[in-house]
Amino acid sequence: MAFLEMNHIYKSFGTTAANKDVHLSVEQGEIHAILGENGAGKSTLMNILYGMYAPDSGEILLRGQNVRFFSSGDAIAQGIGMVHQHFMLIPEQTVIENVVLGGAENPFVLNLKEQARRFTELAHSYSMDIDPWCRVEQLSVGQQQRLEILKALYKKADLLILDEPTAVLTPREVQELFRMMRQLSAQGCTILFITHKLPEIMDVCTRCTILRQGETVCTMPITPEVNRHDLAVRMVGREVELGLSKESAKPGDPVLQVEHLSYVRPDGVEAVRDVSFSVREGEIVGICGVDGNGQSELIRCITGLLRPSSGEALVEGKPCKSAKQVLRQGVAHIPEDRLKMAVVKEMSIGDNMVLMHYDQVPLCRRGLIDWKAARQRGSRICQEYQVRMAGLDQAVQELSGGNQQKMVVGRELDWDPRLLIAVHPSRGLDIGATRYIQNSIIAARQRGTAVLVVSTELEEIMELSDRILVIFSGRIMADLTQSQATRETLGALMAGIKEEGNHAG
Ligand SMILES: Nc1ncnc2c1ncn2[C@@H]1O[C@H](COP(=O)(O)OP(=O)(O)OP(=O)(O)O)[C@@H](O)[C@H]1O
Repeated sequence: MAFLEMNHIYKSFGTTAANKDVHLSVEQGEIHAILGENGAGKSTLMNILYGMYAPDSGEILLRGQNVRFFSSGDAIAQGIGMVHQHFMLIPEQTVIENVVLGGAENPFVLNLKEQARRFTELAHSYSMDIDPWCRVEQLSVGQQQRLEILKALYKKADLLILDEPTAVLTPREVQELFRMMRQLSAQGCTILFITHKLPEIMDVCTRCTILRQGETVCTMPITPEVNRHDLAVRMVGREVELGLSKESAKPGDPVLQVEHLSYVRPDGVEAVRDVSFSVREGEIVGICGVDGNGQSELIRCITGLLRPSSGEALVEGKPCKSAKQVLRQGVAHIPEDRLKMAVVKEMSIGDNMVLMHYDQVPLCRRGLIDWKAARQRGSRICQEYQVRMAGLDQAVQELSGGNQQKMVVGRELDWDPRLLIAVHPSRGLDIGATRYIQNSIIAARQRGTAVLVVSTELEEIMELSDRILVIFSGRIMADLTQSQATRETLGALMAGIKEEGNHAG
């Protein structure tokens, strides 16, 4: 008897069939991957299992019992926990307040001290040291993620759904998460793991189920013989091009110049320290570093969202004073948080496609938006970037995460910008879309765009960049050519270890 079975699951949203006769069978203690392209229906299936959506039809058998969930509370009561792509924690509250939220045994007599003691004991059993009284916003992204898992375990979950848990983690944090997952699995906890990163599946999963366009393709064991290409073909249903075509760079004049830029946060911490570098036309410069080492503040200073404490950033000789002025100078920005910074999620895809350039020719004539032209452009970009949607009038929040990202990347690249600032450009994208977007960035560079890429993915930085800057504790630790950058060198520099021969920028 399987630990979990989902049979004949159907779920539609209007005319979009997100799940069509899906089957899933999982054994106890397994780490089981759910694979599929962007929009294949993975999150929908998991949201059904977690009681957030009711299926149109189909059955769920858990520990051999037929179960029906009307809310996530019902699923939690049956031992199911879910860690979403976007954390569900309240940053201003303490760790323990977040842990007990909505799950207090007796809401009238809440003994937080006792709960904090029990929570600390649980955390220690997974070799985690989290202060239950510290505010969640003070935790690193990796710690917040493991807190989400601990929160589910505290509520006695023995089936965990992890929806793209590694998308925002550094390589080291990924290894810590995997260690925790293996320990949980050895203790009999069953884990459903959604990821687009195929090497991770090889590393930590025992079996996988592949979905394609809402349907189950197969369930198969992950053995050393299985390769990335095999999995990709099964996901997409045809041959996929996994290569990058990149000619050598022919850099021209500098487009972006950052000169002795420092930024001190309101809490007094110097987040960016005397940073200087330039990006020339026709060149891709990559910034790699562990999240939280000043990249966010640096990019905000360049895009005019923050004012540097000293020094400056110049685009074609002009200081980056405001976001609007930077935009007018032909700077495109794929920001780190697409939902907060790139789109208005309640608005339609068509409306989001005109954001940033709604007041410029050819979208705007005599002060009015030419909606016909705007819609034609929106449709063309969505088609080119294969955004899976019901139509331009669909709200952005109804798109799958990867399709939201494709839409933003397409919108920003379509203007042939002078400077493209791309932060985690392939975050949440499937393997085919990742390659498509990386090739589009390279094509923009061939047309003369200066590109600044920020990523925590070493592979992406190493493949895309002509030059690589490593940032640590707000400083540029090294400025390397593509051929100088090895995983080991970058890894050491990202941890603040400087070897002989690395040149500070
Ligand atoms: N609330 C919703 N309203 C309308 N359509 C939706 C909704 N949620 C999902 N969909 C649609 O259902 C399809 C499957 O989406 P889902 O989020 O399950 O895909 P996914 O495999 O998780 O994708 P990704 O890898 O990009 O996260 C998509 O076409 C999406 O637009």
